[in-house]
Amino acid sequence: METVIETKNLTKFYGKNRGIKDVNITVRKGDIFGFLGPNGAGKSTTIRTLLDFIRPSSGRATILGMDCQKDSLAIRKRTGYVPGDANLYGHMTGWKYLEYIGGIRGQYDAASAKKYAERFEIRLDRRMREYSSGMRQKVVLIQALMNDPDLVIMDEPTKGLDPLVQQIFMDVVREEAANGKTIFMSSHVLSEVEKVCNRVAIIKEGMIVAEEDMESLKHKAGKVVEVKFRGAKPEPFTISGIGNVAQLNGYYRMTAAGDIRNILRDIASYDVEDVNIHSMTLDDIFMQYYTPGVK
Ligand SMILES: Nc1ncnc2c1ncn2[C@@H]1O[C@H](COP(=O)(O)OP(=O)(O)OP(=O)(O)O)[C@@H](O)[C@H]1O
Repeated sequence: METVIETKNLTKFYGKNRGIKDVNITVRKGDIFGFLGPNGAGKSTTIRTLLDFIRPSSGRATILGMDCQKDSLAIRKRTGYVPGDANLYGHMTGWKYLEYIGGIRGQYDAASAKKYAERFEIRLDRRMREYSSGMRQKVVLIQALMNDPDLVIMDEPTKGLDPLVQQIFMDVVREEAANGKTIFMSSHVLSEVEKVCNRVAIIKEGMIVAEEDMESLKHKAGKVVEVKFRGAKPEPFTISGIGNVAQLNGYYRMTAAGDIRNILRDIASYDVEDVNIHSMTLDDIFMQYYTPGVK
């Protein structure tokens, strides 16, 4: 499968401050790649380095086979970008702005802009200073998607969007990927990443702690088990692959890994009143990576 983004030990220090350290990720054509991490983890730094807005301290990156520094202009022609902190020109109407941005890129496709404006249900004839923040974010999404880019890089794309528009956004993203486009999006909204992305990387304190297909990440992560005992919690209490035990509303909540039959057998050997078992959501996995002392 064709590689669209590849980073090799990409590192950025802001003076002495860590931005990102030895980031290695590979995004393939057609991926909807979720780049997850909490505030300050290094998501924007990675994205800004990829697009050559800032220079890495060491390491390198390629997009569509081109060098992110040497070939940044050629890359930007084929890449749509949703910045985390877009600065729109408030005196322009939405249409004028899209035309302006298209012109800078040397190709304004009015029909394409119109198609996405209809899709996101926004009228663009008013000046943008009168737009709500959600409307502004729609304009930012439209400018990134229009003109048929091969790759769309988005920094927190759903910021400010209401749930209905988020749903439209996710539908659009799926359609784009089905048409062969590659999507790279940063987020800390796990539920959206879980619904739409086929592959994820998790960044923690500037370093990648996981990069995997969504399915295999969930599979490997095991189950969440919630157990309510008839009496006090038996001591010792242990089940197959147990981790992260916490108490919540009378239930003991834990993670369990390994063969499900072993997990069930172990649970059944205790005097339990109730049991819930479900696969870890991305939320659970994320918390596991981020809980101090775990992993
Ligand atoms: N211009 C800068 N000067 C100094 N340090 C910076 C600068 N920009 C970012 N950093 C630092 O780099 C680290 C990564 O920041 P970055 O903005 O990439 O994180 P992020 O994952 O995008 O966070 P958020 O979700 O809050 O946007 C943080 O510790 C931040 O303080």
